[in-house]
Amino acid sequence: MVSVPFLTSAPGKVIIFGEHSAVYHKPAIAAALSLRTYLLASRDNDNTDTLFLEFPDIQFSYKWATSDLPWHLFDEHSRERQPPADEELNPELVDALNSLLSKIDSRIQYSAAFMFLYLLVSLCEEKDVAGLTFTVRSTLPVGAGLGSSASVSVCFASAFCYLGGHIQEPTLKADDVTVKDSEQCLLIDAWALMGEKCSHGNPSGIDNAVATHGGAVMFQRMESSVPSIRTSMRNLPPLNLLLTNTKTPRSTAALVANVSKIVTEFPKPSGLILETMEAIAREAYTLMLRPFLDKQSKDRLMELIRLNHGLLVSLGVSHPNLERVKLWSDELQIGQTKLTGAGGGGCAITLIDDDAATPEKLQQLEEKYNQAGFETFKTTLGGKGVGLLTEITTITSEKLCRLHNRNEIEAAVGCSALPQWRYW
Ligand SMILES: Nc1ncnc2c1ncn2[C@@H]1O[C@H](COP(=O)(O)OP(=O)(O)OP(=O)(O)O)[C@@H](O)[C@H]1O
Ligand SMILES: C[C@@](O)(CCO)CC(=O)[O-]
Ligand SMILES: [Mg+2]
Repeated sequence: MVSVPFLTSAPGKVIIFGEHSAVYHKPAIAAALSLRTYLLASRDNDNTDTLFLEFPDIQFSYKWATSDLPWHLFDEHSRERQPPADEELNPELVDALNSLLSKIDSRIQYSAAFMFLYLLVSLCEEKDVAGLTFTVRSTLPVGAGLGSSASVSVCFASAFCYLGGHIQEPTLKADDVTVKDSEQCLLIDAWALMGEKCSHGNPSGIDNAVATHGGAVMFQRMESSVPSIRTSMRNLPPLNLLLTNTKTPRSTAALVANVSKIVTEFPKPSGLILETMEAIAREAYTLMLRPFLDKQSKDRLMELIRLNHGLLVSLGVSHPNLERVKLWSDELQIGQTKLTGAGGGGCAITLIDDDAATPEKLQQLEEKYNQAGFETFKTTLGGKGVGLLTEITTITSEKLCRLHNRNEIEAAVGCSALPQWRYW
């Protein structure tokens, strides 16, 4: 029996090339961020027949009577360790959860609660979770294109695989570099994809793959029931990337659905756009395999960033605020900018041209962004994947909920604050 409290954690991601084309089985390149989501499983009271959710980042606090959950759909023999080979959601479970979610009218809260319940009932028995409180905090901006949904899904999938006895405690420390993916990581990733399906409908799997395995990858979704291809990119060349959050709300599910309409209604032009996106991602991969980029290679990578963004604009997934980020960085000629993630708002990345971007120009740009209400932040690429912290004495749900910002969360539970984190 797993003891509580414990924390799981998973990183967000930045897609450098290939968002949206990844849904259509084209290769994409993404890297884990040092911004992360944390899930605390704890027993905060003697009440053993209720499940408590505390998701303060989305202003959501909820509870259900544990006995109201559809445990009857799975007896101890039918609860599969692996998700279904066709990677489709279980329709009976989806129907059974609808009634438990019917009072939640916020799209953001609904998709988080749906993802939570779907993975919990799929992976745990009532005895594993009765009376527990699950608290989520993240240093990632919610819904901004940095894989926040996937990091939450990986936190849930790892916690419930652990609570359900499907995986053991991990052993890798933050500085361990392992080449082979553990079976446990593969199981977490597979279930996190199911969680992403609850939130976004038709995920390629790149977001949950990076949130689970960490590092940087070239990822390619294959046809249903054929495992995706995930090629680790171990020695990324140093890239000076500026991350800008336009703070413009949008929904990945809606944006992916809109692209699907264009692909259906304009098959030939959209097909050529997706093929061009594939060629861009493959050329970028070749360039990024080198540990260092000479000026010519860096200039080529910049051009690929510019081309990829232009194609995303043609698919209708940019936004005036993303175009402002690009326009202002173009005017100062400090590098090349593209949207990252599903677009429609959220974040953009700028690959800084170190030869042209003087400190004065960067200062001028950040002032323009700040005046527009955009947030810029520096982050390192290629962070650790999913982790577990069991040696918890002072962290409670109430304390976690009281933390106000990224720095406080990192100071309280981040791996630099608590080196006892272990990784699968
Ligand atoms: N800190 C959080 N607490 C609770 N739920 C969260 C949190 N962060 C994200 N979510 C869930 O994930 C959803 C955002 O997912 P969405 O895919 O739209 O954005 P994203 O993952 O940040 O962007 P992208 O998929 O383009 O990388 C939210 O609506 C919410 O349901
Ligand atoms: C837009 C998309 O390509 C990336 C979202 O971060 C969707 C997906 O691949 O799941
Ligand atoms: Mg998402």
